[in-house]
Amino acid sequence: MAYPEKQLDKITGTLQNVIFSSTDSYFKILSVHIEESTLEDWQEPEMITTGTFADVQEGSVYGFYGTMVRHPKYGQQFKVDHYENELPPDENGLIKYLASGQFSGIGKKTAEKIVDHLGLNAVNLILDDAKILDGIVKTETAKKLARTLQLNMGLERLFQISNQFGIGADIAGRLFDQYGNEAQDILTQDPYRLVFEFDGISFKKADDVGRKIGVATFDKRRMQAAVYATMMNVSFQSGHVFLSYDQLLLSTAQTIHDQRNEVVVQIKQAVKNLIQSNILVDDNGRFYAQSLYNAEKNTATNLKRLLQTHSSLDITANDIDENFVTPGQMVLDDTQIDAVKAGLKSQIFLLTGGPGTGKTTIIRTMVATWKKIVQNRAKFSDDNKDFLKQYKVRMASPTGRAAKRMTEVTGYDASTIHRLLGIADLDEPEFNADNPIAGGLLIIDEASMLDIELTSKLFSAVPNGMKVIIVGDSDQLPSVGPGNVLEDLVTSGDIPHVELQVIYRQGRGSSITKLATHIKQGELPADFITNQSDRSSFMVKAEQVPQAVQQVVRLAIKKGYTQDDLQILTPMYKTSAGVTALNQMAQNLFNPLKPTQKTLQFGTTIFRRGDKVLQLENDSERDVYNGDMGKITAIQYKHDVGNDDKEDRLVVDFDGKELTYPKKNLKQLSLAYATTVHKAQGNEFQLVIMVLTNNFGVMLNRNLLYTGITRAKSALILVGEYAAFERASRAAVPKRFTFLQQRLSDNTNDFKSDFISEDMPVISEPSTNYLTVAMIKSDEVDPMIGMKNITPFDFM
Ligand SMILES: Nc1ncnc2c1ncn2[C@@H]1O[C@H](COP(=O)(O)OP(=O)(O)OP(=O)(O)O)[C@@H](O)[C@H]1O
Repeated sequence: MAYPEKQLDKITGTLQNVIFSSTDSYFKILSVHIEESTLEDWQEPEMITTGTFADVQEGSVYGFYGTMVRHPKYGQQFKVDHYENELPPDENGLIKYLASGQFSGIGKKTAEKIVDHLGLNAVNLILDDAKILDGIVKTETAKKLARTLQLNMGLERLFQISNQFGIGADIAGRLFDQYGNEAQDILTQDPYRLVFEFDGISFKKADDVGRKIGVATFDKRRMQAAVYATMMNVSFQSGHVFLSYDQLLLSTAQTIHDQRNEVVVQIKQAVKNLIQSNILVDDNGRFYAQSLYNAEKNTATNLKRLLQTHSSLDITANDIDENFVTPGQMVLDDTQIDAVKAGLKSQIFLLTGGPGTGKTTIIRTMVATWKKIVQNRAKFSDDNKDFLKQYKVRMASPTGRAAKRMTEVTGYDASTIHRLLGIADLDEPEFNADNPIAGGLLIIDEASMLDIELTSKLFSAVPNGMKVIIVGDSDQLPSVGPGNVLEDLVTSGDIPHVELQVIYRQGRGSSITKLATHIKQGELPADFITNQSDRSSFMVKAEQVPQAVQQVVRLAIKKGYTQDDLQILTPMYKTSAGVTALNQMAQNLFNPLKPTQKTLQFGTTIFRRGDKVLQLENDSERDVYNGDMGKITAIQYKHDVGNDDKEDRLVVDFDGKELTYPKKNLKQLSLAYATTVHKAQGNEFQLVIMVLTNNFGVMLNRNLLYTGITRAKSALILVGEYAAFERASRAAVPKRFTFLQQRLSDNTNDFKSDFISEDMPVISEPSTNYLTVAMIKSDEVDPMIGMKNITPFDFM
C-alpha cells in the first residue's frame, strides 16, 4: 500500500494487552511484544504504543508504523501513524487464525475448507464480498464470519485507506461511526457524497480523493458537490441567506479553480440538478440552500401568524397606565414610556437602541408592569396558580452571559434560546410548532446575534397569542450564521418598533457610549486620541502592539484590575496582535507559571490552574454555551484521587457550576484573556482593551469596532494603528443577501430586477477578465472579496 512519504519506523509485534481505551474516540494505549523493528536504539522486548486503533485483538500480530516520542510523564513511547493487521503469511497460519475461536462456528475443518477454496487472500476476499463463501460454509456461519472480520478489520482497512488519501484517523473514525462498514465504499467510490452528508470532509478533501480515484472533471457528482459546497461556504462565510445566479456560478468556478466556458455550462447543469433534487431552491433568481430557504420562509410565515393573533390577556391602555411600575425612582422619558406601552400592547414588538439608552431599564419596566397586570387579573380567575402560569414571562438570549444578566436585572429566569427550545446538539428542538413553549410574554435580548436558522426555530415554537418583545442594538455585528434578522425586522416596517436614542449612562463609561454613537456615524471623533477619565488610546505601529498591550495590562494589574474585569478584544486569531498571541502574553502576566505547577497542554495552549477560559461550542447537555467564560479550578492527572475520567483533565468553574474537561474535550476550550470581538458579543467587562491594526484588513468595519468598544462597562483602552481605527469606523459591514424583509411585506419580486445592475456581465460568455469585472460590479455584496484565506473560524 502506498503511504505518503514520511520517515516512519515500523514495529511488528503481538498485542499483549490494551492498557487504555477511550470511550468516545478510537484512541488506545497498547502494550506490544516486539517481534521485529526498525528502531535502532530500542533493546526492550516491549513497547508502549499509542494512537488511534480499531477493535484490535490481544494476541494478534500487527505492523505499527510511527515514531518514538517522549511523554513528559511516561517516558519513551511509540506513537503510531498507521498500522496494519499482519495476517499469517502462510496457509497453516491462516487456518490457525480462522480456527482460533474468535470466529464462532469455525473449527479447524471449516477453516481448512475456506483456505482451500479462497487461498491466502481469503480474508480480503470475504471482506470485499461475503457471498464468496456461498457453498463453502453455511450461510449463517458465513454471515457471522464476515461480520466479525468486518468488525475486526473493516475499521482498520478504513484507517489505512483514509491515511492513503491524507484523511486522519479522527475523521476516519467518525466516518466509521456514521456509515459503519459502508464507509470504505463511500470514500473510495463516491467521496463527493460526503460533502453533502458528512461534517468534516470539505469539497477540497473530497475532490482530492475523487481525483485520485479517477473521477472525471465534469462528473455530475463532482460538479454538484462543488456547487453545494460553494453555496454553504459563501453563505456561512459572508452571512448571505441566498446568492444570485451569477454569484453562485462565479464562486463555484472559483471553488474548482476552473473558469473555462465549458465549466460554466457544467456548473449550470449541476445547479439545475440540485434544484430538481430539492437541495437548492431557485426563488425567482435567488438561489438558496434548501435549509436556509425553509428557515427564511418559515420565519416570515410565523411572524405573520403571530402578528395576526391576539393575547387572550387583552391589555388596554388603561391597564398599562394603572399598573405602570418604573423600577427605582427613575423618571422615564416620553420615548421610553411609549416603548413600554407599545411593547405591552403589541403582539410582536422591536426595541432597539445603543448602549446606555435604557433597553434594560425598559425590559425591567415591562416585566414589572406585565407582572402586576397579570397578578391583578389572576384575582378574578378560577384558578389563580394556573392563570399566573399561563401568562408567565419567558426570557432568552443567544448567549449564556446575556441571559444571566437578564436574570440579574429582572429577577426572572432567563436562559439561552437553545435551552428555551430544548435544542440538544444536532437534534431537532424539543419545543416546536407541535409542542410550543408556554407563557404569555417572551423577551429576546441581544437580538442582533440571531441568525435565520435559530430565528426560524424560535418563532415556530411561539404559540398564538404569546407576546414577543425583541430587544437589540442593530449597529452591533450581525449574527455569525447567515441572516440579518434584527435589521430586516426593523426595516420591514411591519412590526411596531421604538428606537431609543438618548444616552442616560452617567459617570464612568459615559464617554465610551458617546464614542460609540460617533462611530455609528462613520467617523472617529476629533477627541479620539485625547484621553478621558474612562477611555484612553495608545496609537502605535503594528509591530509595537504586543508590547503596548503588555504594558497596558501590567498597568491595569497594578491598578487592581483582575482577569475577570479586564478583557482584550481583537478581530481574529492570527497575527502578533491576534487572540492567540495576546492570550499567551496575558496568561503570563495574570497567571505566571509556578515551579512544580500542574499543567495540561492541548495544541499550543498550556492550561494552568487559575486560567480564564472560554467555551468555544454549544454544549446544551451540560448547559454551557459558545462564548461562556470560566476559570480553571483544578488540573487533575489521570491517576489523581477523585478523577473518575481516568484521563488527564481540567475542572472549570462557570459562575458556580463546575464542569470537567478530559483531554478529548479540550478542543471546546481556549484561554480567554483575549477573545475575538465576535466571541465577546453579549458580554460586558469593566475594562476593555480593544486592539486594531491594518493587518486585520477586511475584518475592519464599523460594526466590529462599535461592538468591541461597547463591551466596555467603565473603561476602554484603544491600542493599535490610528489608520486601522479610522478605516474600521468608515467601512460599513458588507451587505448580506437576505429576503426576510420583503417576505414579511409579501414583496417577493423577481430578484434580478431588484438587485443586479443591467450591465452585469453574463456568465455564459465569460470574458478573460470576467472575475475582475464581477468583483468590482458587485463589491458591496461579493461574498469572497478580500476573504481569501479567511474562514469563519478565524473570528468565531
Ligand atoms: N430615563 C432615565 N433617567 C435616568 N436614568 C436612566 C433613564 N433610563 C436609563 N437610565 C440609566 O441609564 C443607564 C443605562 O440604562 P440601561 O442599562 O437600561 O441601558 P441599556 O440600553 O440596557 O444599556 P446596555 O446595552 O449598555 O446595557 C442605567 O444606569 C439606567 O439606570
